[in-house]
Amino acid sequence: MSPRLHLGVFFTGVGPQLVWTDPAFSTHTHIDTFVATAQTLERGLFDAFFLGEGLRVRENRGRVHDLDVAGRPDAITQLAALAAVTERIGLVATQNTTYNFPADLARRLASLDAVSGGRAGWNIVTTDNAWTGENFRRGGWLPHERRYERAGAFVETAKALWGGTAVDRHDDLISVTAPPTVPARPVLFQAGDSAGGRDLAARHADVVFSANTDYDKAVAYAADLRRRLAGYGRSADSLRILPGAAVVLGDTPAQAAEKAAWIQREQVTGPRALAFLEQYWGKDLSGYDPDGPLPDIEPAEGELDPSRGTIAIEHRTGKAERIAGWRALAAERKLSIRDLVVEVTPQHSTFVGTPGQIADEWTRYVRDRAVDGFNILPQLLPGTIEDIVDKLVPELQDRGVYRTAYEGTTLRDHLDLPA
Ligand SMILES: Cc1cc2nc3c(=O)[nH]c(=O)nc-3n(C[C@H](O)[C@H](O)[C@H](O)COP(=O)(O)O)c2cc1C
Repeated sequence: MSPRLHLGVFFTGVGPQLVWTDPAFSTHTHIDTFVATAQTLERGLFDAFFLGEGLRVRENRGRVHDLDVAGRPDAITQLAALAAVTERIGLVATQNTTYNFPADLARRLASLDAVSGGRAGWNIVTTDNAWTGENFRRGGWLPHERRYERAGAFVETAKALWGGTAVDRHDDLISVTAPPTVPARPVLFQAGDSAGGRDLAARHADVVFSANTDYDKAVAYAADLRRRLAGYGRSADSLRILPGAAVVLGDTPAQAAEKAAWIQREQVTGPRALAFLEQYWGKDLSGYDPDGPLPDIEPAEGELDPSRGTIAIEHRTGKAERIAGWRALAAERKLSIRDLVVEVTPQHSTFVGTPGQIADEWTRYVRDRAVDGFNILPQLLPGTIEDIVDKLVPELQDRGVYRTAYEGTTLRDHLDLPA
């Protein structure tokens, strides 16, 4: 049997990849958009609809970040609503193990599994920052390595409770005395790319939501993960790998490239461009016009001042040289602040082309077993999903790598995981 591509959509509700500035894409936090998106995905025979989790709106220098004004509605609540208006698609909630509590979260996930008829998934994350913890009584209380230790103990506790075993466990990471909860077996996803994250996936996950999307990185990641799986006595086939993928389709390659460039420009709003530069300058730049020239003041001494979740910073040292280079580039090409940020920040669109081109590329990935599918990160809603379902899915079906009907009813069935 030829390998099969599995598809999910990772819908953040808000976030750096979504375009919201154009009125055509301004309803993406509305429940109607969630319902329409999930139903379209089901028409496209997708495995899963994912929601991200952000428990605190991001800020930059004390100001709420441009893309996070609306915050994110609670994922499990939204997915429970979607369970009522869909029949087959898997419903996956990202929920962190650092600030939640195992007995409570296990019960909420089990409830989602019950109301959806076995379609629930849990995307296990540890959350990569301490400032989220400022929202919680316990605060940002765990360093990276200990977060993964707690995650392991947390998942073991949840699994025991779902399986009908009472848990009485007390140590410095988890303290719980709980009778079994609603019986369930939600599909376990894991997202987090460090060694600790990969080990957690190898021990417990059914699916990894990977950040390794480029072909070479995907091949290396799959090999690494399979080695770790073997270390835990699991077969290579017991885990699905789905990296994130931003897709821009066009009728011609040129049209797709033009659309991708337009999306990137829309993603870099004026406040976002300023927030990006503020991390380098280490100073308040809010008085500068994003469509005007680069700041004429000198940056603060010292290295970078990363903000809370604006455009990611790839290099944490060498800021003086970088700023000098940007000034030279902006002067030479007469770039505004926003032009420059568009120019020097990475593209979010990882697959840009015609449906046929992308179907060929994905077929190669899946035949080489570099991935088991992709988690699509929509940039335009509505729009991206309809295009994928109507234009890309048929190309994948023609190549024999995508289902033509749902064969089962649960998320576990869709992912070809053991019952
Ligand atoms: C593809 C991907 C998606 C993620 N989505 C979320 C999310 O929605 N919410 C969240 O709190 N963390 C998310 N994370 C981050 C996790 O919190 C993760 O634990 C964090 O990256 C730190 O772990 P690491 O050092 O192993 O990468 C995501 C990570 C990856 C790789």
